[in-house]
Amino acid sequence: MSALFDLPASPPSSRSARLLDDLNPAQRRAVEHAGSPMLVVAGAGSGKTRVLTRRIAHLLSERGAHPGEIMAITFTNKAAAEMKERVADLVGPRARSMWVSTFHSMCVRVMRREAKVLGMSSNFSIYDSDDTRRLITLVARDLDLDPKRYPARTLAIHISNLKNELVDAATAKDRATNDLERRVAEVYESYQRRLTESNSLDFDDLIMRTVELLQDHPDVAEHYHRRFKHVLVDEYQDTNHAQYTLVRELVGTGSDGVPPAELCVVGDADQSIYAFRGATIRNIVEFERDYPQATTILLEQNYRSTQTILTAANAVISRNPDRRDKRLWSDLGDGEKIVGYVADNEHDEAQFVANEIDRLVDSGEANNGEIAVFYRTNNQSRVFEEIFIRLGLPYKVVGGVRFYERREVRDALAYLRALSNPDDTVSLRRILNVPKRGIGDRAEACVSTYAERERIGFAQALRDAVVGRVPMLNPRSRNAIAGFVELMDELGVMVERGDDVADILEAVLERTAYRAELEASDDPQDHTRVENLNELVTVAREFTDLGTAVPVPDEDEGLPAEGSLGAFLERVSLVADADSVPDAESDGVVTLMTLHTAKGLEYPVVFCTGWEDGVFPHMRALGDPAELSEERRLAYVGITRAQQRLYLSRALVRSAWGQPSANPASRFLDEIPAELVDWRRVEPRRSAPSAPTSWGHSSSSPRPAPVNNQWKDTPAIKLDVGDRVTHDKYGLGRVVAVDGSGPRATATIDFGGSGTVRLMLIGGVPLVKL
Ligand SMILES: Nc1ncnc2c1ncn2[C@@H]1O[C@H](COP(=O)(O)OP(=O)(O)OP(=O)(O)O)[C@@H](O)[C@H]1O
Ligand SMILES: [Mg+2]
Repeated sequence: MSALFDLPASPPSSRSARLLDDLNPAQRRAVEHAGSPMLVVAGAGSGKTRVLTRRIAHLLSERGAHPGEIMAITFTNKAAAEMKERVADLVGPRARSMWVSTFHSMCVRVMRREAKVLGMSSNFSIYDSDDTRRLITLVARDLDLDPKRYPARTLAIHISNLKNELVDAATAKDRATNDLERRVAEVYESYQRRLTESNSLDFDDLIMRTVELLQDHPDVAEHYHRRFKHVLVDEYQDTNHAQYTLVRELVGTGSDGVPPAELCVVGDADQSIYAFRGATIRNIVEFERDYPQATTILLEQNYRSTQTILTAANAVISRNPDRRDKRLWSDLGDGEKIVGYVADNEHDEAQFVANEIDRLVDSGEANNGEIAVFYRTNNQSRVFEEIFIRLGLPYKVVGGVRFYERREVRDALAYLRALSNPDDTVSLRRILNVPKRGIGDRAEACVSTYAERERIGFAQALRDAVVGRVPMLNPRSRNAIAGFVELMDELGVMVERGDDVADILEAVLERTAYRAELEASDDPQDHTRVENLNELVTVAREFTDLGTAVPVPDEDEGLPAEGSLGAFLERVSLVADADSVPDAESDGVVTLMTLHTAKGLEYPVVFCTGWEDGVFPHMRALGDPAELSEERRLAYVGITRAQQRLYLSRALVRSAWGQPSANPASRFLDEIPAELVDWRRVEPRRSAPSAPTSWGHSSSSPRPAPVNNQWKDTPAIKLDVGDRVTHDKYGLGRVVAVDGSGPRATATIDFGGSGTVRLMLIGGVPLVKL
């Protein structure tokens, strides 16, 4: 097609030279290697991801591979999109038809095509952890399990672990040796049956069922073996057993007459941080045993970080037992020393970070988009947000309470899901009486009992209810159900017609009066809900516009059409925190995220905060060597994100569960050689806690008083509707109403997740106007 594919393979074309030029010899070998399975194992920032991208480009441009023959797996959807773009930059737009995705997206794709083989229909719903918990709650209730003894959450975790190990319900039952395991197996079995009846898959099923598909249907497996000649996996250290097996099944053994695909996996055992999701280092450590012909390539040069940063990272990770030592070096020079800071409390720590960002930006040493702030758990972001907002510092928090987890957004999506997949019981039951339409719990129970007894779906049972087949249902409920069925049928027409998702969504909000009800409410939180729903409509509108602009490649036959309702639901089901990481250039904001989310990324300036024993390493890990090793790997990931400047900070006192607690320094700090760190402020000596300090610059610029004390002497605060405030207990909020005056003045404030609270505006209220 393009001239590119006509280029002679030898002597090396200029394009080939370009693809290989800026690689070191080991990287080049990994890019050019052909045939046997290959493992590229190397420390952080050594170019593993770059090798993977280059290898794909090289396959396309030098080895005559067709984009359709390539499957690459990345850890996030965002990384997948970037990799595709990067390859397209290198070899042209044809690259866009490759399969580059996360394990989950890839499996959805396979399952949609092959649903019929498994007796499912291709419009299946994807259940996230919340849907899963709802369904498990229903199942456990049916089985008369005591929810205190067997909380749905616990059952869900156990079932998920079994699925990650590819253990099905029958096997779980056989293997069960104690009461809990027997109960779990019992719930698992019914849960699985209910999922099938609902034409739904949970997240773990996506992987497990794809493995089953390939193992039980050799013809299907052969199709994929013929199709994919190259399988590439990034972040291989974080694969779990199910994903590992999936890779093996995709690659094939050649027993069906199709040569196995060329496999290339890249990873770093020191960065394995998802053991709680079943990820196992074993997959990378024993690669050579799993694939006896394997070639292993080590990369030792780090291109990301200064030697100082790298030495610190190596010093920390070297404390982990049972690891293969690596020699990772950088020729970027020593660079700046690491900056350390001991804060009085978390507010002081955040203030230090903000001041330092200000200084870096003012002096032109960095811009906001080049700076990231990491912490161990999502709840630590709040203090940073408060101070950043007050200072007008542009930032974005990745993760936390997600848009798609909000109640109203989930309700609206449940309508769409029930319309797209009428068998989806969880969605259908969620919206049955939302907004209230007179179908109470009792009526719902009658319908569900009837459905169970007749072994029919909930949707069909609702129809039967309308014609009087469901016993014990009073006429009022029957009428209400008839109204609901009629409404869904009307909306269903739009879906059949292929109307735009945004129009269907608008119709849902309109005809159910969902939005009108919220608009009429005097609860200010309901107004925020309206805004969220409008935002969802915008998302849907953009999705449609984008979808219709992209032609559907013929290889994607059988998939939900781009821009369709099915495609939209798929997209929102698979979004993950890490997909919303801002882009340095286009967004230009400081990025706040957990250490887990930071994996694979890099920033010129990194603040690692909250390095306290009990915070990081996490409390849970303190007495558990395996967990402690995992936390240390997390520290290694955090440090190695930094390119030029690294800050490490901790607070002497931090509020946890509303109580201030004094935390000792993180043990990881002690593991970093002292000469690498310039401590701007250290722990004050007990004898003179309030004397001016002599450490670094903090003594010359008086530190701000902690937020806690700022309100002490304030007179009544004057607030107006729309003002943004921060409250010691409730966090950030927006004023939605102000009543009374003088000492009687009150404000009603929407604190988002903390709810809406009415507060007296007298002196002493721990409230600060931003
Ligand atoms: N040969 C090279 N020459 C110049 N820069 C390189 C080279 N190899 C990699 N880099 C750069 O080094 C940085 C780190 O590379 P990359 O992200 O691929 O490393 P990685 O091994 O995947 O890291 P991680 O373990 O954190 O995922 C990137 O900015 C990349 O562009
Ligand atoms: Mg990488």
